[in-house]
Amino acid sequence: MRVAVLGCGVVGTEVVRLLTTQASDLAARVGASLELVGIAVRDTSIERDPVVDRALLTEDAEGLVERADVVVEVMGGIEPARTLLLRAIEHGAAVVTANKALLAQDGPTLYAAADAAGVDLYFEAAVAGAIPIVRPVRESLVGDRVQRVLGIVNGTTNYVLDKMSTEGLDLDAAVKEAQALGYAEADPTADVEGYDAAAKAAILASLAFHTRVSIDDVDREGISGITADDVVWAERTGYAIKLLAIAERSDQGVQVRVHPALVPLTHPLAGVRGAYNAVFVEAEAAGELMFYGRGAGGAPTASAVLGDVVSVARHRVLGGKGPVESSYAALPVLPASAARTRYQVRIDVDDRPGVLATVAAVFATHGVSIEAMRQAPAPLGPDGVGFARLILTTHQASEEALSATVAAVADLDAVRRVISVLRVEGA
Ligand SMILES: NC(=O)C1=CN([C@@H]2O[C@H](COP(=O)(O)OP(=O)(O)OC[C@H]3O[C@@H](n4cnc5c(N)ncnc54)[C@H](O)[C@@H]3O)[C@@H](O)[C@H]2O)C=CC1
Ligand SMILES: N[C@@H](CC=O)C(=O)O
Ligand code: NA
Repeated sequence: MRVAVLGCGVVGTEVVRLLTTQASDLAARVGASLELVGIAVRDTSIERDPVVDRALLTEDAEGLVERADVVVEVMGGIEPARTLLLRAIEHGAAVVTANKALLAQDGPTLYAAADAAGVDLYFEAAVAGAIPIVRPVRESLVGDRVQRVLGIVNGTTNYVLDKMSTEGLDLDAAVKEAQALGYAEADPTADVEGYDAAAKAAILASLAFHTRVSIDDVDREGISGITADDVVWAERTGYAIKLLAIAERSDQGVQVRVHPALVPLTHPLAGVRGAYNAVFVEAEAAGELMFYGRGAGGAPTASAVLGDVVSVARHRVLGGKGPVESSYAALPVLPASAARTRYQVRIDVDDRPGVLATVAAVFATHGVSIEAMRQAPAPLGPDGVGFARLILTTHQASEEALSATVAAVADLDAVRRVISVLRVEGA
């Protein structure tokens, strides 16, 4: 079985390592040997890990995909990855990719091409790294009705938030560490601004609900607005800040969103540290399932890639192929603004009688019910006058009602500033 690897960076190098060092075990599991016939790179002359046989390096990716039975794409980006995968499929190769950006933007083109050519298209590594989640959702739960998928699906941002919390690092310093550890995307903006999580959420929602959700359908907010102060105050009030991906199905359609949220410290998601990911899936018959493990990094991601390589290679040996895209449900995508969540609003107000009642009245006027209110002592303001910090947690409210409330609160004379507004999930 001829295997070609496109890209030899963080993940590609580890894929090559497993293909090389586990060759005999892999052959026994597949029922045929996996021969690495080439590794496409941009520059064959640069220094690489010794596990990479220089004789296999080529800058001719197009030529390489035409002489492989299994093409592994770990170069990332939209082009030339898309064209190369389509070319591989046209030539009858099975493809394995870790490229969530491409799948979330143009997955249906690839699925259709693979279906027409009768070849496998596998992508376990594209969502939550090493964690088996694509296959459980696509295959194990295909007999059930999935209602909700919720979790942490980006290792970089989870690592960054964890470092902000445990070591007081600022966001930029923590992102640099995540890059050095091989967790971040080539452009870490994709992680920090939630695009990577949105791509994964789109893929999971499509699989879970048998419909098509693209990255453009996902309501997305990243963590660039989260400050060290937010992290400290979250903990003081019993929460951790996590970047969550949430996909929900209702009678009206599907709704998919990615945003930072406060998660109670007692919730299992709050204990997900470093670059680990965790995904909860709620299905009608199965109930709640939790998937947990390393969501980023070269070796963990290579594990998922190799799992797919063995599967598609086995299909070639035994005949047949794996599942194709299932989008028959064709559900409408609803705006995430329709979601009702709890919120925590942190504001600084003048510390004088009646202010609390005035603020509470604004919430009441907008139909937003306050669940809990806490007042924390705050230092003197710049004008030397004392002020108080109010932390208000609401019952479930619509985004529209909450935004109107916050705008009206900010307009009150007694309100110095609205410091932060964060959703509360998992409580
Ligand atoms: N690093 C991680 O933890 C994870 C990465 N992924 C995905 O795996 C893929 C690869 O990620 P990394 O290895 O981290 O990135 P990387 O940037 O370390 O490696 C990509 C490699 O592909 C090469 N490349 C890019 N365009 C090329 C072209 N046209 N021809 C030949 N080589 C080309 C680059 O020079 C680079 O060496 C991406 O799609 C990423 O989203 C998925 C899960 C986890
Ligand atoms: N950049 C991604 C890598 C895995 O998908 C992340 O940090 O999760
Ligand atoms: Na995975």
